[in-house]
Amino acid sequence: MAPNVLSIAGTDPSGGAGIQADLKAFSANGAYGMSVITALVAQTTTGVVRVQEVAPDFVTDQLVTLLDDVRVDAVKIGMLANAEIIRAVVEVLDRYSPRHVVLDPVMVAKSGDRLLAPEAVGALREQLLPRVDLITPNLPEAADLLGEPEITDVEQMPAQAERLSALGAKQVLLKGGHFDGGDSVDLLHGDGVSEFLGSERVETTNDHGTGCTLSAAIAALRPQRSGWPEAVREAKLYLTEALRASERLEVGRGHGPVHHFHTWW
Ligand SMILES: Nc1ncnc2c1ncn2[C@@H]1O[C@H](COP(=O)(O)OP(=O)(O)O)[C@@H](O)[C@H]1O
Ligand SMILES: Cc1ncc(COP(=O)(O)OP(=O)(O)O)c(N)n1
Repeated sequence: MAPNVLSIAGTDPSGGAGIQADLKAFSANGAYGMSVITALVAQTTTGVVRVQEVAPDFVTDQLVTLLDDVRVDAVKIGMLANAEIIRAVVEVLDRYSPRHVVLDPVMVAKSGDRLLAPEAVGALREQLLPRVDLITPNLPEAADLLGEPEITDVEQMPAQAERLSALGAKQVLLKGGHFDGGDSVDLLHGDGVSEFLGSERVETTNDHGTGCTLSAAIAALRPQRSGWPEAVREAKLYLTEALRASERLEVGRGHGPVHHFHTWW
């Protein structure tokens, strides 16, 4: 049976990030996708123009209505916008205890625009992070969560992932896409074990939504695989393939979307 996978996130009308990207990645990875929207974001490949946050009690209503009806096999959490929405999501996680929860701690878009209020970072760290199974911070997000400077070298990744574990994260996928260098190296850290996951760095300007696509693919794959390492390794392969396939796209004037083409014929 195909897993039912839920994305709790904001929107991207250009289809590269947020809910739209998550639903595509769910489908491409054999899952049935569902979504609860936390914020409407007027954004494209060139940046964010405006954010309309959804009322926290309406986020709760969307979640409760869905969870009362549908079996949810995995959850991916992305943009949460503010501390009140974080609290609403935490309450629902406590009430329904869904399996396989992945948190992409989205804070700032590639364009530099904020997607999480700065004062909400504490709520993300203290209330949400200990309740999820895997967090997938990029380098600036890891630094913000820990209140420390951004690391600059791959060799610093295991120690930083260990510090994130100490905050209560069961599994940490520290993403190294922001490093310079020939490879794009991430580190999976959990159960006392660290594993580097490297891939060729794809030369492309179609790299909008890499983080969303990766975390969504992991959530889709986890119920279909025996553990986090298997799901994460495969999702990383999928993302690299999607980055390569994106050369076929001509979407917008800025950072175009990551996309993998799937056709039924
Ligand atoms: N040009 C690239 N080629 C291959 N992989 C990439 C490239 N850019 C990013 N990645 C990978 O995409 C994922 C997300 O990257 P990162 O940029 O670190 O996070 P975010 O999109 O959240 O800022 C990571 O697995 C990273 O290694
Ligand atoms: C609604 C929404 N959520 C998340 C992001 C950030 O997505 P990410 O995958 O980190 O991609 P970039 O913004 O780094 O390209 C977003 N932009 N919008």
